[in-house]
Amino acid sequence: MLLFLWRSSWITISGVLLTGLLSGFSNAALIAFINTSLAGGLNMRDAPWWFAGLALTVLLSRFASHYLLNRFSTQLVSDLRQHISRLILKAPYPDLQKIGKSVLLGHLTEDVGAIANASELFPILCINVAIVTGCMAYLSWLSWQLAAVLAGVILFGTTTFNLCKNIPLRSIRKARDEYDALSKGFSALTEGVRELKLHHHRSERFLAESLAGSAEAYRRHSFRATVGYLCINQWIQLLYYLTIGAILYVFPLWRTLSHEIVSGYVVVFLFMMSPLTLVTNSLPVFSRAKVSLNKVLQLDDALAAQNPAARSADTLAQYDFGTLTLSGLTHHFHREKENRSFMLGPIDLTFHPGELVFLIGGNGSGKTTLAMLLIGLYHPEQGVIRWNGEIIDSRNLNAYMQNFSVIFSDFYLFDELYGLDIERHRSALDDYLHRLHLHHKVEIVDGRFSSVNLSQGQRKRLALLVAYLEDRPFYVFDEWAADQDPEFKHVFYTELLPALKAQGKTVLAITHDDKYFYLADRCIKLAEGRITAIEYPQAHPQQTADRIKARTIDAETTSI
Ligand SMILES: Nc1ncnc2c1ncn2[C@@H]1O[C@H](COP(=O)(O)OP(=O)(O)OP(=O)(O)O)[C@@H](O)[C@H]1O
Repeated sequence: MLLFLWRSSWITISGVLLTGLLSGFSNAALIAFINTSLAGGLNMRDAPWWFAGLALTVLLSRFASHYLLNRFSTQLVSDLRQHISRLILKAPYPDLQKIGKSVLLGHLTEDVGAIANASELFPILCINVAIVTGCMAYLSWLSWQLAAVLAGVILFGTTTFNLCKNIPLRSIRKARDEYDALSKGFSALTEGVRELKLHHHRSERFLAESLAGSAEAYRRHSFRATVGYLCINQWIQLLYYLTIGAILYVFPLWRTLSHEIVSGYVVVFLFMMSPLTLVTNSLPVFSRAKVSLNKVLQLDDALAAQNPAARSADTLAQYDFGTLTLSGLTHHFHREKENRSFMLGPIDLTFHPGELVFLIGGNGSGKTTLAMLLIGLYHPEQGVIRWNGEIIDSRNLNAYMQNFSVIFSDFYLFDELYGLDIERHRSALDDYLHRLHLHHKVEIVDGRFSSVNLSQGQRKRLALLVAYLEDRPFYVFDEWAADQDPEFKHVFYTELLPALKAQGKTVLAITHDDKYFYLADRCIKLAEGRITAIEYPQAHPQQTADRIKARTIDAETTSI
């Protein structure tokens, strides 16, 4: 942890250490000075000036140290949050799916929080370590024999601490692992709150078996860790008292000590009590931060190692869209629990500008998986994608993905129109709001929608508006019309999609609306991951619609 802080900004840390040490030593010097004054060993004419000078040095150096370290720690936490967010954005989507939303949120909240706590404590730790070191130096100067005893005690204390510290650290690690399960439970709770509210028995079982289980395990491990550190703390305090007792009552039996030395030791020891307690109390915070930091570094390694696209220059020849070819694409999912696999492909398809293509097929036939492969979010296991003849691989994947405007079936609608020049699009925006029948519901104010608290169908229309503004050559809609009323569904298929086509856009629409299949240039039918039929409805509109409908009904009857 300390190494990490050092590497993050060694210049600031050096400044902090210097001011911290100055603060600690001047503090120790002030105590030594007070002790000598009490013993009457000072010139009382100069003493007030020395006292004022030392006190001022303590205050100023402490302020400088706190100021520098707080600036550093807040910057560090902000950088870390941004770093993890960037890492998530750059990581391959399947890896993120594997890790899961709740675990990623755990990194952004629990881990960053633990590291933030430790870095906030770091200035206090520095100053107090410096105070303790300064006091030790003063004690050694008072009597080298006692200093030797003290060094022995410190060595013994450090050795026993090193032997014991792994016990609570193990509990902290277990608690952190348990936090991922707890976070998953929180996600289920917030996302499934409606379902839970409507089913008392289910919500009770969910709380008892899922949330309470992980919450209890988290509490148990955290408590064990706290008790472990409490014991270590008490052990250090015990050694401390034993040392004071030995100096007061045992050492004089062996060697006579002057009153000044004994009183100096006692005053300094009592003064050191609070800094030492602060240092030992900060141990659990630093251990938690260490565990969290390892988690973040593991995430870093896991995502960065498989992310060649993030490291490469990522460019694609800037020609107008000509062809998109999928050759022999395959992708498979393995369902461990069922010990079954789903295999998509091999898929061979070519798309051209201004084509309206419908992707049809039963549930689970692989339509979304094919769309995800096409837009580059999933990576094919075999086969190649060519954009204008150029093979897409990790070097140009990111640039390739910028050609698509997609509305997923479980889309997310940002309330801000990030990355779009609103003023340039102002008149188009008003026009689209009218065409999407949203002008009486939503306005665009300061680059954001005035409201996104709309019905699901209306939110999807807003997503369509954003897609229009993106003005990309290739549009993919995953069951966009599923939430629309019949009237607007009609508008979508008969007006909006043809309008995109007329602009030269290629549209791939995943749909179950067989009533509108006749409008497509091509209908690609998938079943169990394979293309089973390709129809060209525009050639014979009515016959094709009847044929596709009959086949769909056949397929549904067979599957029933
Ligand atoms: N992330 C995943 N992990 C494991 N299996 C998956 C995953 N996503 C999809 N599958 C499996 O892949 C198969 C195809 O899913 P896909 O979502 O592509 O079907 P679909 O045709 O779009 O279905 P629908 O019409 O219901 O949306 C399904 O059997 C599904 O169980």
